[in-house]
Amino acid sequence: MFLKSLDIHGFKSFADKTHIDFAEGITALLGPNGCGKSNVVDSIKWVLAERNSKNLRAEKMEDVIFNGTERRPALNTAEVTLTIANDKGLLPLDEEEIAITRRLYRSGDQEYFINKRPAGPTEIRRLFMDTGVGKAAYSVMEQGKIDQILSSKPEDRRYLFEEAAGISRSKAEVAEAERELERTRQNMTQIEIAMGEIKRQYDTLKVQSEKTIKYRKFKEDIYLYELDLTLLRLKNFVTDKARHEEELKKVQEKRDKVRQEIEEINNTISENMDKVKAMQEDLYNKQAKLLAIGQEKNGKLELIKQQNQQALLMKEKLNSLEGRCSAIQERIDTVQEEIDENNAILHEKNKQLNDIKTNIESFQKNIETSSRQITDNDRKADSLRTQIGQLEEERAGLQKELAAITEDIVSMLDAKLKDAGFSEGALRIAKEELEQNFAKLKIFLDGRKNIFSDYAARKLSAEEAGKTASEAVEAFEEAGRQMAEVEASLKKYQDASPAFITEFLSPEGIMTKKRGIDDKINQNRDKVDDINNQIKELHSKNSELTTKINEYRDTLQKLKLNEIQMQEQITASQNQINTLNRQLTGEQTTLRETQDELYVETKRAEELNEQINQYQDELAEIEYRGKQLADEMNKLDEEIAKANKSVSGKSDTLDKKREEQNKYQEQFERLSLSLNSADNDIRNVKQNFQDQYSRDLIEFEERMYKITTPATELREKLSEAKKDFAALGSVNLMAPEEFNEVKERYERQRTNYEDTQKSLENLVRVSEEIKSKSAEMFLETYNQIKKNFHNMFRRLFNGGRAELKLADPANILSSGIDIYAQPPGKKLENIALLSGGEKTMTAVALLFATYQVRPSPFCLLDEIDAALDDKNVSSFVTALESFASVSQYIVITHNKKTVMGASTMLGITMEESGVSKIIALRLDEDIKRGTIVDHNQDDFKDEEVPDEEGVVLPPRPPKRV
Ligand SMILES: Nc1ncnc2c1ncn2[C@@H]1O[C@H](COP(=O)(O)OP(=O)(O)OP(=O)(O)O)[C@@H](O)[C@H]1O
Repeated sequence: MFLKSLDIHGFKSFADKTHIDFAEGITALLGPNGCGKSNVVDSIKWVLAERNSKNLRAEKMEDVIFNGTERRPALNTAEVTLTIANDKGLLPLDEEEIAITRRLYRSGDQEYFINKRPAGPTEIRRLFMDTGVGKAAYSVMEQGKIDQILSSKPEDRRYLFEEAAGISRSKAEVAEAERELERTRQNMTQIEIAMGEIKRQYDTLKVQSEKTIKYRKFKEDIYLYELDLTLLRLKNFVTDKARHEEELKKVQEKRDKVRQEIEEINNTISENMDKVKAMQEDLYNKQAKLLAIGQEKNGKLELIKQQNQQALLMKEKLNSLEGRCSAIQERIDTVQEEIDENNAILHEKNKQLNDIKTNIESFQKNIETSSRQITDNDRKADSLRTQIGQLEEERAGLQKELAAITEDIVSMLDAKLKDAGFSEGALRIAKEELEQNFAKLKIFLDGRKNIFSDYAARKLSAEEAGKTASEAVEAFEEAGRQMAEVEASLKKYQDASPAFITEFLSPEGIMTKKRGIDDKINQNRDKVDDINNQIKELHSKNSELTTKINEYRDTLQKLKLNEIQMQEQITASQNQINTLNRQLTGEQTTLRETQDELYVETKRAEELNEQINQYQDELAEIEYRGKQLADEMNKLDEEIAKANKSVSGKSDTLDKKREEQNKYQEQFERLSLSLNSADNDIRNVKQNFQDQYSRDLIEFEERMYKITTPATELREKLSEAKKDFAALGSVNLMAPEEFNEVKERYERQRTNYEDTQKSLENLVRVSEEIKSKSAEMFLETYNQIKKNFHNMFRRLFNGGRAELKLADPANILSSGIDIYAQPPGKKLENIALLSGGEKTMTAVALLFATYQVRPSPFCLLDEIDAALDDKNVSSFVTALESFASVSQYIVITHNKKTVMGASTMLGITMEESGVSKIIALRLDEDIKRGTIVDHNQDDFKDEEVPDEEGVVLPPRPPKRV
């Protein structure tokens, strides 16, 4: 037993709470018309999540709620609970008993429960899929719907076989997979578009990035070469300084030693030399000052030299910046020109597009005008044809009249000829005789004329003249006689000719009338010919117009094509302009930046020049002071010389020592200057580097001692790098970073694309696997049902044969299923030609053939036996009984034999009008058995039915690795 019980409250005519217990085997649901039997079936369908109200015989879903009677008000809720035994685990739920509830409120809200747990309709439908109970399955066969199995389209019958094959769920899965596939395909298309866009950015930025990386590399190289060159210079200065310090120390020692010696000599020479000494000291002081001034001057000079070098570099830089500015400006001008050119082209194309549109309009108007002309011409031709019709009618009248007149003429002629005794032979003889007499007279007259002409030409004697005269008299007498003969034969001829011809030909005669009609007919024909010519002319005009229209259409099509192409060209031009504008903006930004840089550098150059001027002023002032001091020293020298002269006993040694001291002093000063200069150089090199790179050269002290490349080589490399750097032109400084970002995005999208592709392939594969499996399952089930159907048909009809055939065996998963049936003693017929009862029995055979393969756990059969005669009802009940042990049957019937086949009866009444009530009855087995018609079918033997031929199964996808 599958269905245990049903609780209905407020559903259709079940206003009161109603509980129905179902029994095993066959239950007959009985009751008078309209008592609510089918409502029980509806309630079961409804609780199993039927969503189409029409399938419940209701306009809208709320109509299933009890809507009241004369005595009872309507209810606001309908609720049905179906309790199912699941001890065999038919339903995929780990519960022995499953109660499914559906509740609907008038507001339209509804609820579902599975064992009191809220659930959704889809969950409920899925629960029953492939059990024979699911949507569109064969567990509910309703009143008058049984033979719809046969009358529905071959494709619509598949549901029976699919449900029996247990592939309804797979079908839903394939449909879902295909929807998912479509979604995935759309998703892939979107990713492809996005990837295309990113790839474009990727390519552009890749090129820019490579350029910028080169830019950075060159910049770094330049910096390192300049750093190394600076370090080499610094290293030289530092070495020089150390050397100078060493030498200075030695010279100082030597000088101090000599000075000591001089002092000693001086002390010994004279103390009077104090004055000289004082002067000498003064001179030394001055010399020291002069030395300091010299050093100061050298320092300044070196500074000026450095600054000048820097100014030179600065100038180079300014020149290069100016060069870059004008190069960018040139590019801007070129781009601007291109934009202007493109704008002009765009303008021109827009103009052309407008021209094309105008042409299209004018051609469309031409087509309309020509079409209108064709319609007018057709209308004219129609009216002319009507005229022809009228003329033809008229002519037919005339021809009738003519035929009547011709008839009259013939009969009249006949009568007159008879009256006149006309004989064609007599007329011919009379005519010949008349002609002969005329000829004879003519010959006679010609002969006499010749004779008398001869007489007239001769001179006749009187005798001859008398003879001639009497001959003449004879001749006239003879001529008179012959004339009389002619007259007689003329009369004869006239008598033989019919006199009524004249009457026929007279203006009021019948022939004149006939001619009149002939003329009218001819005129009528001429008119028709004329009109036909007019029609022909209209036709030829129309075909000319049609040719023209076709030409116009061709031109129009070409114009439309041109329009599209032009539109595309305009879009391309617009895009080109946009690209150029973007390029222009980029270049303008670079120009602005370069100009800013130029401005800053110019400012720095000006400051440098100011500084150089200031240093030069300071140098002039130092030189002035030096000169004054030198003058003072000359004076002192002179005074000392004077004093020395006055000092006696000045020894040569002292002079020599002094010379020696002077030599060392000079060396000392020179070295001091060099040392000073080296210091300055070191300071300047460091300061310049600090100014240029904002970094301290001290940081690179270690590097300084590791440089092995000679300066000349470094300079060459530096100039190469600068050249390469300048050749790069403008760069997008952020390109590498932007490129990395886009690259990352591109990679992400690619991974996304690959993942989507994998899931697409997976879906295709899943769908193919399901299809292949489903096809195999379907074919197996179909072949079984095919065999069962034939034998069940024979069983029910006591012979005959029935056949199932796949309409399209090459497409087994969509093929329709044709049904052929041949009741015994009849021809194999299309099922449409079967009688109502035969149809029902054939459908029942198919239904039971299906149950044999996959019995539905329960079946509701609502009056499917209505069209069957007694004998067929017996066969039906026998078949039903043979399935009663496998499935549970609830049969609504008015047929006693069917009722007697049931083991349980449920009565439905309407004690209170409009409200259904259940009464349970149980039949006595013996009474029941006694009424059943004999089941004498034991000797029945199944026949073999070959499997369907020519079936093509979808290939199985290769096994997954
Ligand atoms: N929402 C509703 N509220 C109250 N009564 C309803 C509602 N819907 C249908 N009915 C009633 O149910 C009855 C029809 O019931 P049903 O079709 O089940 O009868 P039946 O026993 O199958 O009859 P038959 O033997 O003629 O096929 C009708 O009287 C109809 O008025």
